[in-house]
Parts: sequence; C-alpha cells; structure tokens
Amino acid sequence: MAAKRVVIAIFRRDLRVSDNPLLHALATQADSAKPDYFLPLYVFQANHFEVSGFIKDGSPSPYKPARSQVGGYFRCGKYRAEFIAQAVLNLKESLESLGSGLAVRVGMIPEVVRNLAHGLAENGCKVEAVWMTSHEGSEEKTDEKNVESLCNDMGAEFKLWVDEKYFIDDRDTKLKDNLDDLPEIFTSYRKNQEPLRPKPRAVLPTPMKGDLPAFPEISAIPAQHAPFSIPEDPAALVEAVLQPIRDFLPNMPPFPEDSHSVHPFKGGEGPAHERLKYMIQSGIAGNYNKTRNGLLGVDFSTKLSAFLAQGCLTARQVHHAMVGFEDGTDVTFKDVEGYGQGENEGTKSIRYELFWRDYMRLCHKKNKDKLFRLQGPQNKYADAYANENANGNGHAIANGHVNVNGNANGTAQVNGNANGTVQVNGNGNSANGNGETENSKKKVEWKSPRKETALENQKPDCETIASFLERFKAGTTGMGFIDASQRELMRTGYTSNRARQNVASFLAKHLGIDWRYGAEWYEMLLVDYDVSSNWANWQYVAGVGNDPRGDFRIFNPVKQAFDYDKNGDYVRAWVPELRKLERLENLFQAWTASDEDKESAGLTDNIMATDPIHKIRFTVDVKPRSNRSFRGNRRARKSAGAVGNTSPQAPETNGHAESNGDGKLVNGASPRRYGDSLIVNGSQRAPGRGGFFGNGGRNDAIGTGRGFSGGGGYIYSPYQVGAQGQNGFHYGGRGQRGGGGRGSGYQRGGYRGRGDRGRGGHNYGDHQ
Ligand SMILES: Cc1cc2nc3c(=O)[nH]c(=O)nc-3n(C[C@H](O)[C@H](O)[C@H](O)COP(=O)(O)OP(=O)(O)OC[C@H]3O[C@@H](n4cnc5c(N)ncnc54)[C@H](O)[C@@H]3O)c2cc1C
Repeated sequence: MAAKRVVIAIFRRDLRVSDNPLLHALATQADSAKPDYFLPLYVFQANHFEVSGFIKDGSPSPYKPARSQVGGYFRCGKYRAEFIAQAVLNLKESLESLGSGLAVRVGMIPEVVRNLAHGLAENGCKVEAVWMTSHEGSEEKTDEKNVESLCNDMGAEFKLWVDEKYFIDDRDTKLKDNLDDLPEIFTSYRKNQEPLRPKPRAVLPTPMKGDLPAFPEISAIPAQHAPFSIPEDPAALVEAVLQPIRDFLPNMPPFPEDSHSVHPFKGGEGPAHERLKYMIQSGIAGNYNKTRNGLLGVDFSTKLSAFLAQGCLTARQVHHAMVGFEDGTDVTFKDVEGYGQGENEGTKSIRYELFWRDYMRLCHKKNKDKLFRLQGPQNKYADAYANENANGNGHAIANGHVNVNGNANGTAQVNGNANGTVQVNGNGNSANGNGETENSKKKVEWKSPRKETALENQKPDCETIASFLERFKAGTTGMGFIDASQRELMRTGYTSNRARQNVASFLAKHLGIDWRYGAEWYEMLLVDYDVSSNWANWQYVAGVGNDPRGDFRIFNPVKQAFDYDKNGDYVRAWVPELRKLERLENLFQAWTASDEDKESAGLTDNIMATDPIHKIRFTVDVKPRSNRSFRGNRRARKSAGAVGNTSPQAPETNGHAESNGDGKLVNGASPRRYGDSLIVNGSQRAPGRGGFFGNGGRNDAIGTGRGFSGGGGYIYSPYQVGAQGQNGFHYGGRGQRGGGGRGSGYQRGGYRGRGDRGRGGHNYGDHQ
C-alpha cells in the first residue's frame, strides 16, 4: 500500500487560523492536490524557552539554558511564556474546531521534524512537504535553512511562505528586495508610501470546517522525544512552561497595593479579536491620538502589540476592522462616534504606528545581525571618527563618556551630543577654524559592568556600573519615572511606549551604559517582545539605529514625568515607597525632597532618596509655552547654572537666539538655518538633522566672539509633542558652554536656552 502523504506546517509566530496564507492555500487546493494528512506543529524551542518543566522524571535537560548573550538573562520570562502557551492552546482549539489538530513538542525545530518524519514513516506515512512562514531574525533564518536541508535529505518539498502579518505587504511597498532603497528616516519612508490607507491587502478568509486535510491518526504520530513529555491537560501544559521560570526574578518586590496591570490579556487569536472589537466599540481607536501617551489604564493605547508579535492577529486585520467602522460597513460599530465618517485622527495614528512596526522589521531585514551590534548598523561612530580626522571641524559626535575637546574659533564648532558626563571643551583659538582635537579621535565608548568588555580606565568602574545596572533593572535608580516603568515591567510584562522611550534613553544616554543590557532585559520581560521592534527601537533611542539623527534624542525623564504623569499617579502606583511624597519634583527625584519630607515619607535610608544614580536639575516654572522666543528667567539660569560646577558665572542665555517656530534659529545678527541642521558653522550651513541645538558660533550671545554656545549641550527633553502640533523642543539645559576663545574652560550647567520651542527643533515628531 502506498504511504499516506503528510504535509507538516510549523507554526512559529503565526498563532492563528484566520488571515493565514498557509492554511488558506491548503484549504483552497483542489482535492486531488491535497495531501492525505495535514500535521500542524508548534515547538517550544529550547533556545528560547526554559523547557525543563516538560521533564517529569528528573533527568537533566539535554539543552543549554536559554539565556541572553550579553546579560545572561532568561530569553523568555514568565509573562510572554504564559501568553504564548495560552496562544498555542487557543490555536489548538481553533484547529480542532476546523476538524484538524496541533502537535505540540519541545526541542529544536529540525530535530523535532526529523523525529516526526521517522515515526510517521514507521506508521505508513511519508512526509511529502514541510511548510513554514519566513520570519526575520538570524535564529529564525537558521531554523528555516536547517529544515530546508532536512527536507532535501528526506526527499520532501520545503516551502517557505511569505510573512503576511504586516500592515503593508512587502510586495506592495515597491522596495521589493532592494532594501538599499529603504530611507534611513521613517518619515521619509512613510511619505514615500502614503497614502497608507488604500495599501493593505485584503484579509484572507478563514478555512471552514472540513476544508483542511485530515489530522493524522494520533497513534501514527510519534511521541515527544525523551526526556520530555507533553501534558494533555491545558493547565498542566501552561504549568510546564512556567515552572522553571516561576521565580525568574529573585527578590521581586511585592505587587504594589491598589495597582493593576494595564495588560491583563490572555494570549490567543480569540482574545486578540475580542480586544480589537472592543478597541473600536469603546472609542479607543477613534481617540487613540489623544490618549496613546497615557501611562495607567488598559485603554490608553490599543494593547495589541503582544497579539501582533505572536501572530494571533495581523496588522491588516486591525486595518480592515477600522475600515468597517470608518466606512460604516460593519454594523457592530454603528453606535460608535465617527461611524461611517471615514478615517479620523485616531485611526490614522494607529495606521502610522502599524507602519512603524513594518519599518522596524524592514530595518531588521536590511541590517540583519547589525541590529544587535553595539555601534549600530551604520557603525556611525567610526564614521564620525573618520570625518573628524578629515576636517577636524565638528563632526564629532560625542556621546556618553567621550570628551571632545574641540577647538572652536568662531568658524569651527564641535557639535556633540553630550550627556551628563561629557565635556565639550573649547580649546582656544585656531587660526583656520579647523579645530584640531585632542581626544576627538576616540570612538564612542559604552560603559560596561564587565571587565572583559570595559575600556581601560572606564569611569565609573565596572563595579559601579554593575550596581547601576542592578538598580536600573530593579527600579531603584531614584529617577521616579524610570523606576515606575521598570517595576511595572517587572510586575506585569508591559510598560507603555512613552515609558520605554524614557527607560531606553536613560540607560543609553544618561548613564551611557551598553544599551544591549536594556534590550535583553526587555526581551526577557516584555509580553509583546518582538525581535525587530525591540532591538530596532533600542538602537534608535540609543542613537545608533538606522536613523542617523538618533544622537539627538535624549529624553529628560523628569520633564517627561511632568508632562505625562501630571499628578504623579503613575510613579505612585508602581513605586509605593514614594507615595507619601507630595511634591511632584520630589516624587520624580526623591533626593530633591527636604530632609524633613524625606523623614516623614520614611525615606531617610532609602537609596532612591539618599543615593540616586543620576541627578537632573530641573525647574518647573520655566517650561516654554509658546513658540515665541523667551528668555530663561533668573531662577532658571540660577538653577541651571547650579548644575555641575555651580559656576557663579552661569552663562547667559543664548542672547539673541530665538526660534521663530519655523525651524530657524536666529543667532545674533546672523540668521541660521536651524531646524534641519547638524552644524551651523559660521557662514556655513550643513544640512543634517533636527534635534540639535546650540551653536552660537561666533555670534553667541555673550559675545565671546568665538567658540560656541551650547554646541555639545545636553539636550533637554527633545521630546515629541506631535499631538500638540510641534515637532519637539529642547531646552538648552545643562549643556556645556564652549569656552571657545576664552581659553580652556567649559562651564557646565550651561544655560537654559531661550526660545527653543518651535517646529524646527528636535525632530521627533513623527515617532510614536
Ligand atoms: C525601547 C523600546 C522597545 C520596544 N520593544 C517592543 C517590542 O519588543 N515589541 C513591540 O511590539 N513593540 C515594542 N516597542 C514599541 C512600542 O513601545 C510598543 O509596540 C507599544 O508600546 C505596545 O503597546 P500598544 O499595543 O498599546 O501600542 P499602540 O500605541 O496602541 O500602537 C499600536 C501598534 O503599533 C505598533 N507600534 C507602536 N509603536 C511602535 C514602535 N515604536 N515600534 C514598532 N511598533 C510600534 C505596535 O504593534 C502596537 O501594538 C518598543 C519601543 C521602545 C521604545
């Protein structure tokens, strides 16, 4: 008798039956072409999950623990593990309701497929083909290659399906395989592709019961290979996944009283569609642009990310559900405000975000493993180095802990993105304006907690950085907003996009620590972890990503807290030790509380209050409100001047600088094109990037005549206020004031720049 023909389909991040190209193809095949059996398969991969919970007899696991490369953290913590286990069970139920089933296994994909093929062969079945959907990621690609070569050995067909989970399918972007055409800046890409709304492909129909070929006889399917076994009972399966990681974080603080997760969702296609429907019915979608930056509350953003990450839902399903509401074609939404009135600002913004997601994946596809590289895909600090060698005049990007000793004399400037520990020192005169620099040939250094990877003479030393990192992870840095987010993440597996941006910026820019520790920490903890979205976002915020303007994005977590946690509810929710602090500035940085307030709040021995790992001087009442030029008030200057060196001659503001709201900085008498410029160099203009401020050049306000003002300055709060109509603003903040021709000194604590609000400032408006 001829062997029965079997097609195996490996599910990875496609945990759904609807809008599934692979199932659709199989269901619509001519009967004559259909295989005898169809075997859907999900593997809990030993390189991603801790799989020892599937061993019942106490044998050792044959696999290495699944740990991250830099920090050695679990690759998949309990929130995502549970979510995935639920989604797998949900998929199994859905397939069963279609008359099929799902084999669940543990191990590495190629070996599981080999074992299945051997066992099936012993039971009169021949694996005719193995299908899987292509995913980004080198591990995923390795699996694909290994399964393909296994198929070659077995004489089976291998079919790799295009991943269709994206908002706009690759086949419709016109980039095709030529990712060299992918713009480095998201906005440019989006503009290239607009209008977005007509672009997504149609959703594919869900197979009907009986459309799929039969599931093989259970007796014909070989059992899980030893020493593992797969529990039949769903609850036991979830327990097997969770058991080794149940206490994955020792010393986890108790769940704060009266706080709640904003991500209470179970994994699976069913819950994904419930959420999608609710999102439109409740008006979340229509108001998304107004509420998306909320920090506390389930409904402040869509909370679809985890479903999208595991493929429980596709982006085009989200799009089509919104189209049903916008066009008035889905009566489920007939009572919702805006029904039948076309795309509104809320639904449009959701499309933008889904397109961001696509973009992150395309960056990954283009840059491949460079996504995990410390210096980023462009290795741009090496470029800066080369550049600076070439002309010595100001392409230096000083980040983190590099001193750029620029020699600025009126026509030369050093533009640096300097954070707290950076100094940009003017070195006096230079005849030709090409500042020869002393240290500027250094590449950027990231601080490491490990001696093997730290640079010699790293400051602070490795032990200190290790302790900073521990406190960063535990949420005890003393920076209220950061600590709240880290604890929320640790306790729930979710934290908002606004908080993520601040956390990433804090680690990379304020602390200058190797950002990959943060990315891996997120990989472990995020319920919605997605390799492309996580790593590309981290690179982006760390300033080494695809977008070359990344250096200029520094979030001031105190300013951000004032803007987005207006009453301090978020910090109080997740950092209960601080709840008794009444003043917001104390809540956001406990060290600023008076001794008396510390005492009455019970914080006299709390390191968040007594020994914060980073301090930001921030005064509340100088927040610029209009896009007119303004002069930082005395208090502001005094306060800013007090940062760092408490220089009595806290520099004046940027004198005549003003922003006209149009991206122009008028600096002294000479107007300077600013909005998009990286370097404004005397009379030169160098187009570059938004988000940089300073560069008084020879016309700086206090008339040094030389040097630069704030060029390398610490950019305070380059934050997006797109919703309010600006592309961002920055304060001159605690920058450096280049000594320029005044000799060597620099004056930290700088000035509070004036008039810096306006459309031309920091260009982050398009992001998130
Ligand atoms: C450092 C950092 C790490 C991140 N890691 C991840 C990650 O591992 N997985 C992940 O899905 N998102 C990640 N994001 C993006 C974003 O924070 C989350 O997608 C969002 O917070 C999820 O909540 P939501 O579904 O309510 O989003 P919404 O605001 O409702 O957005 C709708 C959808 O758009 C997509 N989206 C929104 N913003 C982004 C973005 N910046 N990049 C990519 N997609 C976006 C998501 O799929 C999201 O579900 C990260 C962002 C940062 C700054």
